[in-house]
Amino acid sequence: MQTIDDLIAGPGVAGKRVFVRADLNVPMSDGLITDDGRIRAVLPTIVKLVEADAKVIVASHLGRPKGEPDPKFSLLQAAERLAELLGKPVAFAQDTVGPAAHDAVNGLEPGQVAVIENLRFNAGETSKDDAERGEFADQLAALADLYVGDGFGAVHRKHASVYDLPARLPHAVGLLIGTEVGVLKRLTEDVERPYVVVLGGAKVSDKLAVIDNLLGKADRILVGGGMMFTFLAAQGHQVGTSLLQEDQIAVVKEYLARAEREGVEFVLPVDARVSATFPDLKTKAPVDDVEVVGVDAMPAGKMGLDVGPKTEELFAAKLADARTVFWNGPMGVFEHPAFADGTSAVAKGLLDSDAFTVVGGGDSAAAVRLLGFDETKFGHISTGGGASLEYLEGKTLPGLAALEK
Ligand SMILES: Nc1ncnc2c1ncn2[C@@H]1O[C@H](COP(=O)(O)OP(=O)(O)OP(=O)(O)O)[C@@H](O)[C@H]1O
Ligand SMILES: O=C(O)[C@H](O)COP(=O)(O)O
Repeated sequence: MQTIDDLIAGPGVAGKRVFVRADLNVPMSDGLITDDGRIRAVLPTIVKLVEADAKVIVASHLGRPKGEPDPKFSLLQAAERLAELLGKPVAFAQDTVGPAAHDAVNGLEPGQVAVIENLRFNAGETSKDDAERGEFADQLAALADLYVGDGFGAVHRKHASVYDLPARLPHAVGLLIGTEVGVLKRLTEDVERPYVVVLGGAKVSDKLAVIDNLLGKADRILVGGGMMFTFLAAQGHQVGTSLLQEDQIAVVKEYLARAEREGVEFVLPVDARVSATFPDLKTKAPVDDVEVVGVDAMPAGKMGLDVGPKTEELFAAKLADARTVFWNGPMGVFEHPAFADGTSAVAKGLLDSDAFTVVGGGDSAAAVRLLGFDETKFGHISTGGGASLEYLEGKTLPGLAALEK
């Protein structure tokens, strides 16, 4: 892959419009950024381009808007945070490829930075139709002379700005993707065993799919978070009103059977913290009906929002002898203190082991920091959850393939 240094030495970036596809999909609460890790992660690339006198256009998605503008998912806050971190003004365009974006880009002097509005405010960004995506990529290409791919968290998405745009402009890989791939590669090559994978989080259908491949690679798979309920349902348990991917129960049963045949250990929670309602993450108001129940006694009207204390002990024991751990997805709704213990227990388990530890995912990385853990104590904190999982599966990721061409 061509690097930024190659771009600087080759076509040169000074005075050129360089489109940086970042992943600024930061966790937000009440309109405020709760963790800016993903913005900090892409800073080295932006600073390098600024210092080389490029006109830098930063683009990203935020959340999952429905292909049209939705103020809830504006990148304005992220642009403001980027300006603070850079210590210099950042222009913000209120559209993505319209007149505001063109004005913002035309107004850039060498060494200046603009952020354009959420790429997913345009249906073409995520379209499954090649022509529709291509049309949007053409509009994006009109804004820039060169392309730098550095949104590691989104490289597994075949989206216009990730996959189609680099085919239209001279392109290079950014510093963040370079680092991420370097570390993750280590987990696909000479991995030290036992190799334990911990999975949780809320993007259940996305992440269930990766288990198929992980079964051939990991020695032990620990499952918590929103994902655990599909497993518990597959074992015949009632899961009340918990997050459940009903259409995947049969698939999960097959995973469990295959794991047994192939000697891969699945470790499922034995207890859970439940409540009748989802907690208020804005006010963090205390939840007065939290109960710890065995997984065979989940009450019908309650939802599981964290693993329970016995599971915390079990998971800690299963992490203790690991030599390599990859963890994606919080064990519970860690954003509320009543449901953060499971996630803290796994973070502590990783730190107490002698394993090489990789934590992947926007929310998982944020959880580690927000719960007060020192991120420098982990082997690597990846900005990509789904992206790192798919990389570890050995899949060709559209965003990396496009940069290789
Ligand atoms: N039992 C649960 N029920 C509902 N939501 C849950 C549960 N456990 C965890 N979550 C939620 O999962 C979310 C994070 O999941 P997600 O799959 O997005 O992980 P991630 O680390 O961000 O990975 P990615 O980078 O792929 O998005 C958190 O906001 C957390 O509140
Ligand atoms: O949070 C993530 O994993 C990335 O930003 C990708 O977001 P997506 O899952 O909405 O495509």
